[in-house]
Amino acid sequence: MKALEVYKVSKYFNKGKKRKELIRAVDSISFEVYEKEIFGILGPNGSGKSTLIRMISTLLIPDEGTIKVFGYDVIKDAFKIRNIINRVSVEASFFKKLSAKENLLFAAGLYGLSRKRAFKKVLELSQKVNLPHNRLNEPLEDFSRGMQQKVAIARAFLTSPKLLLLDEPTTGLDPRAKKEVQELIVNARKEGTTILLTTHDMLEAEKLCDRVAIIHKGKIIVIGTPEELKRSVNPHSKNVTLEDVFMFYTGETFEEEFQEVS
Ligand SMILES: Nc1ncnc2c1ncn2[C@@H]1O[C@H](COP(=O)(O)OP(=O)(O)OP(=O)(O)O)[C@@H](O)[C@H]1O
Repeated sequence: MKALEVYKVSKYFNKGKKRKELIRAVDSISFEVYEKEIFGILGPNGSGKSTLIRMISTLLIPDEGTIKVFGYDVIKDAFKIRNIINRVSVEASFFKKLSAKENLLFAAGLYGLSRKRAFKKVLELSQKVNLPHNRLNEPLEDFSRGMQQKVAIARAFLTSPKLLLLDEPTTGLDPRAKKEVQELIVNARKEGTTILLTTHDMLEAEKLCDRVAIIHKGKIIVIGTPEELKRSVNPHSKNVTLEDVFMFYTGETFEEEFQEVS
């Protein structure tokens, strides 16, 4: 079954001093994600990854094209989609003065879980994401970024989402937290969740994703398994990296792109 169908989707923004300059943040993008796949959108800063995720999660309306999540249309069936997806992004909103436990219980309440079930689930999830039990009652503002990211991921699993949208889930994390978050992603898939993640980390894309779409200036340049993409650049070499793939298809280095807009 198709978890996600994105067909000729575009999103434009007005930019510049008088907002007269029109930029194509997402430019006629099409792709499909199958159930239980880990699908990566790999691209440098400003390539349109977050805009795409925000449209899929019904937070932004596409200017053109259609997006379906498990057959539901993002415009007509937005409420149904919100019940089966969850999005985790770096700007995850929390009550920073409240503890991780309080934040998770509050979210569980919003999702309609009973108090008893919420308590059970919060403890279960904190264990799953490796949040030390003795810190669950500390204010979230005292947590490191990695720990806050784990709380955000735990929160996403309060509802057993069918599709989990992860916008740069490991950006800015130290190597250990990064590895732990990556393990959570792999485990989530084992439990039946389909995952769409954005990243500008080539190694992460290669390690985690069944298939990857490389996005550049709002357009998808190429889609395939990491192996297929590397073979398409040079079928005879084992040393090709996704960085080489990016360079091959865009004529630019990922690093230059990255610096140019950051
Ligand atoms: N609300 C907005 N108003 C105007 N321009 C926007 C808006 N949101 C995004 N953009 C622009 O759209 C383009 C794509 O941005 P987007 O955040 O989707 O990229 P990204 O690939 O997620 O980048 P990053 O890795 O830095 O988060 C950028 O040029 C950005 O400046």
